[in-house]
Amino acid sequence: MIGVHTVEEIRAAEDALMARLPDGALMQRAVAGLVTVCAGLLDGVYGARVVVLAGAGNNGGDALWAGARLARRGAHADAVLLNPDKAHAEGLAAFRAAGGRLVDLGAAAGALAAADLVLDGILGIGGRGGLRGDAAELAALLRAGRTAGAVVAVDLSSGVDPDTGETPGEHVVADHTVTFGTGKTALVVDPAATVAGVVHHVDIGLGPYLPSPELTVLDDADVATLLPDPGRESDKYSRGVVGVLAGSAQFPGAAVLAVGGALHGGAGMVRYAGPDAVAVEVRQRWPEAIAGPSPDVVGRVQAWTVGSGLGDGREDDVRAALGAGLPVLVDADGLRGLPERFAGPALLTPHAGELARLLGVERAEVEARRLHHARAAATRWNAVVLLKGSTTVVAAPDGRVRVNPTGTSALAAAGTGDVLAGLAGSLLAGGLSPLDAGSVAAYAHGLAGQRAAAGSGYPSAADVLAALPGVLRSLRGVVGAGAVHPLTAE
Ligand SMILES: NC(=O)C1=CN([C@@H]2O[C@H](COP(=O)(O)OP(=O)(O)OC[C@H]3O[C@@H](n4cnc5c(N)ncnc54)[C@H](O)[C@@H]3O)[C@@H](O)[C@H]2O)[C@@H](O)CC1
Ligand SMILES: [K+]
Repeated sequence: MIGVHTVEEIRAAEDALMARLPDGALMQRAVAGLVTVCAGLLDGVYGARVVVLAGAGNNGGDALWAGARLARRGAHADAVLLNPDKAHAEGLAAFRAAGGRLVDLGAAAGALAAADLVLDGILGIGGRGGLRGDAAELAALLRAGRTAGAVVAVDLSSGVDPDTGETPGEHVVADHTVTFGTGKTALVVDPAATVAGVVHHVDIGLGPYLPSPELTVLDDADVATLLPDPGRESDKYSRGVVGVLAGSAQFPGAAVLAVGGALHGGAGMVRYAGPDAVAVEVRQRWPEAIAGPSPDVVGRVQAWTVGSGLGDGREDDVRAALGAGLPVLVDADGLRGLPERFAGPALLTPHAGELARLLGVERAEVEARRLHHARAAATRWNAVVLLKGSTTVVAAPDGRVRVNPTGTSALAAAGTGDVLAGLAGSLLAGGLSPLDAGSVAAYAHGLAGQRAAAGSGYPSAADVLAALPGVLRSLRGVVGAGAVHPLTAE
């Protein structure tokens, strides 16, 4: 599991740790990790052209120290100082002593064009509000591909907002980020996460001084632990029965996919509630599913999945399922029938457009502030909100958030959301909390998308569904914390 901390928490931990260490020791730990990654990216440090972009703070200090160490190993190091009067004094002195040269802004474009590696040390966790002036121009040059070299962000891409993952203005687009001490929201939540590139974590010893994180990123071992484990004594009822209220004459496939997702999620039985014509299609594909016309008559379940492809005119059925006093997952058309607030366990799975409509804001506003809006909806409806998209965010009303690391653009295909809804509903029926069910389902669904894409390039929802059993089997085989799973090692 990767924990993500706020700037305030990081600063408090740094202060506590620095009080026990000689001056500058913490920065040197960070720099050592940074230089190791940079050296690994270069095809030999000797003779490589390195350009350091250094702002006025400690982030610039890190970059200048790293430039100094690379220069000592034979690199040609140039530095562009954004605020020469306030540049980090020790870092700058070390850089010059190592033979590094200062380049003025007028010559920066030429230096960047020739660089093998660019170190972005303009702003770190002290940055707020996007880049301005000269820094903005340099970032725009990098974004326009004006360097062939790798762009390595120090701690995070300059100009992104550390604690929200928002990009309020001009910012650096990095190929790699070397981050210190712990994760930051900007490294995992879009739109900022997209411009972090590959993230490398450097341990600087903050761990004992950091609180338990509110925002986490699960890994294979976490998911393996959370997946329901049907014991020897289990029967189809004790494994959980999930009801699926989905699909319509217009969208019968949604029912087939949601029931398929539910069948793979470990529930002992799936009861499908819907019109006969759709039920026939469901049972043709999944003979093991039980079907009935409505939630009231289909039989007892332990959780409901409601809404995928439901269309209009099923308001009474939605009310019946949501009013049954059971854990519920609400997707797609079901989201139009939400109660004022949920009293019991609930998991909502909107995409950005659906969340925008729920909250009465523009879709672009949700895309720009994904974490903020997922959290706002979680509080508003007292439900866990799984906001689908480039980085799926699962936000609980108690403030906890899980960000899914397995997402892939391969999942941007019709019907994949129906599979996810069925799978997560099945996990709810198996006894998982909405936060666990949502984050585990998103994780496995993402891996299934990756696997399906490896097979067909542009997988359909049916391909993703077909990949799920193998993914879940592999995940269940992961034993013990920290185990490396073959799927993520691929
Ligand atoms: N505190 C420590 O012990 C350590 C800090 N480290 C580095 O220090 C960084 C934090 O350093 P700082 O606190 O000095 O802050 P930064 O270097 O991130 O920012 C410097 C200053 O820039 C100004 N600023 C904010 N937004 C701006 C904007 N949009 N445009 C222009 N200027 C803006 C602020 O006054 C801010 O304090 C971390 O990201 C990390 O790279 C690491 O060396 C590890 C150890
Ligand atoms: K930076």
